[in-house]
Amino acid sequence: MQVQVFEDYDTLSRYAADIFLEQIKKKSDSVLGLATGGTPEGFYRHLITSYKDQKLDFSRLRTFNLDEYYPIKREHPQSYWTFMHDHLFAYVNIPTSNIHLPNGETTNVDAECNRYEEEIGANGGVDIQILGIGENGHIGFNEPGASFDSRTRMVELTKNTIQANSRYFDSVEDVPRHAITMGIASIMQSKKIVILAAGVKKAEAVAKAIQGEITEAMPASILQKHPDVIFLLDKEAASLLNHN
Ligand SMILES: N[C@@H]1[C@@H](O)[C@H](O)[C@@H](COP(=O)(O)O)O[C@@H]1O
Repeated sequence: MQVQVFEDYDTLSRYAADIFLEQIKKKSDSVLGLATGGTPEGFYRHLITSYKDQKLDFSRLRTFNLDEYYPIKREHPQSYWTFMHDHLFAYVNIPTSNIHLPNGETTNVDAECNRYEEEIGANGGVDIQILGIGENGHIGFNEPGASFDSRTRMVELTKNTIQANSRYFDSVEDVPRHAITMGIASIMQSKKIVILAAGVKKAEAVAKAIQGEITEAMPASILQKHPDVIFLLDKEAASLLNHN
């Protein structure tokens, strides 16, 4: 596992985008695993800049997002589908048919989850995955206690996550109580993982994920077992790491 600490959020975001650029240079039809949340916004801005500077071509790339609220309409302002369009897809030349997110409108959740897993497999698996981390150590929407063997499925959000994500909604009551998320085992199958964390609110989860016990109580701790993972942190998120 590699860990890199950056002076500021923008440098961290640019570094993450550069890792993706390298991957795409090697394989122009890479399968990108994408994430939502405030943390990757800077990363997406840098990808858009690289596209505008003609350093990046999205026409052959395929993307799979980690998760989507459930139930939620695709066009809902806080759906992850809307987030991805507003922060990336609307600005680059990715064909709509190459974009994949779990369907938050499905009436058959199990079939949707199976379909999503199968589609990732049919595309050859994720080459490179961007991840954020929840304040409680969740990855995707795999909350503490989620099985390390879990695959794409519907999950219930914890109070902590509903509270943390309520900043994007009019009120805490408006936050969906469920989500469809790639499982921990699905995430671990990605060939390369780049995980971002910024701000002091993430410091405890980051320290436990990197230096703590590998336990289902701290979902991100499983990343210690991944053969190719890099943590990109700002100073605040790194502030509780033990340097001995
Ligand atoms: N499902 C997402 C996660 O993928 C994300 O990592 C987390 C942290 O978000 P933020 O980066 O806004 O702190 O929030 C959500 O719950």
